[in-house]
Amino acid sequence: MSPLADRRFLKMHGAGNAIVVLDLRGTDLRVTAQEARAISADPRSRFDQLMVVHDPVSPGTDAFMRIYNTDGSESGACGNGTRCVAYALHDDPAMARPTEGGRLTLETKAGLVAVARVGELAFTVDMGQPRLAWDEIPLAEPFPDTRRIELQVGPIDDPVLHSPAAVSMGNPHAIFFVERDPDGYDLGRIGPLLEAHPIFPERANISIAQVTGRETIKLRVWERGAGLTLACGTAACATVVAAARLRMIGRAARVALPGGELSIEWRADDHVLMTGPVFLEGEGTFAPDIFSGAAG
Ligand SMILES: N[C@H](CCC[C@H](N)C(=O)O)C(=O)O
Repeated sequence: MSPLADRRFLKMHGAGNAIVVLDLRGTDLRVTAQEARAISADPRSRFDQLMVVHDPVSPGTDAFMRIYNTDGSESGACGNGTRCVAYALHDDPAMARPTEGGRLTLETKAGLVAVARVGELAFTVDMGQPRLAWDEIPLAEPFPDTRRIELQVGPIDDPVLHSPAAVSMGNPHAIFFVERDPDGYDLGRIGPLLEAHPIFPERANISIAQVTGRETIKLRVWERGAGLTLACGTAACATVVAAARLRMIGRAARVALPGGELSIEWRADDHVLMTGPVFLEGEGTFAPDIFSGAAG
């Protein structure tokens, strides 16, 4: 029997990105990939990402977060999920703890993120600095300029998509910039082909972006380990950084995703700030039988 049976969880979303928050502080439990898959397979706790809150590790931090995708794989970053965890640590009766001036410092395997509340249901996350070198994304080959890498979809003489930008926000992203509406591309077919392309040794999140104005971008995302989602915070951050590097915009933009809008700023100190909404759908406890096929 899984030790997660009967444990409480929060069902939330950030701009439509489906998030489950689980508090394992005060325990030495660690969610396995199989348990994560079992949780997402149950309609009551289905998620794009599972955000597991553990006791803090580094001094000066409030908690350590492990981030699981639908397929059970772990990620070093999740922008929308981080806002949901911040909401829980501020407002959930069972999870809330006093914070230093309302700010939270959260740690993941990719580093530290800082969260400030900017509204009852809105938070700004300092997602840290983008990683731009080929071996930080990572890519399998040494591309000196990751603003455009050699990758294309479709016939060599008439590709459907080509020359994406590559950026890591603590997780790998490839962003194809297009002139037409991103909805005109079959990302549900293209995404899985590229997610597992050998150029991405850790797979990648695949985005199609249309710069619609000096400060506006339309974005569609196929997420690594989760598929098509209504929003992806780190993809929005990666896309603004990539567009700024290509001089397509300044250093800030409002990013329109199917589930909502995220405001991104790549600050002069190289930190990327993401502001967006959170929504609490409800709570529940994991039914013991959902783990029957997953090793505890
Ligand atoms: N699928 C991503 C993690 C979640 C990112 C996204 N949901 C966000 O809000 O940043 C990955 O494996 O890198």
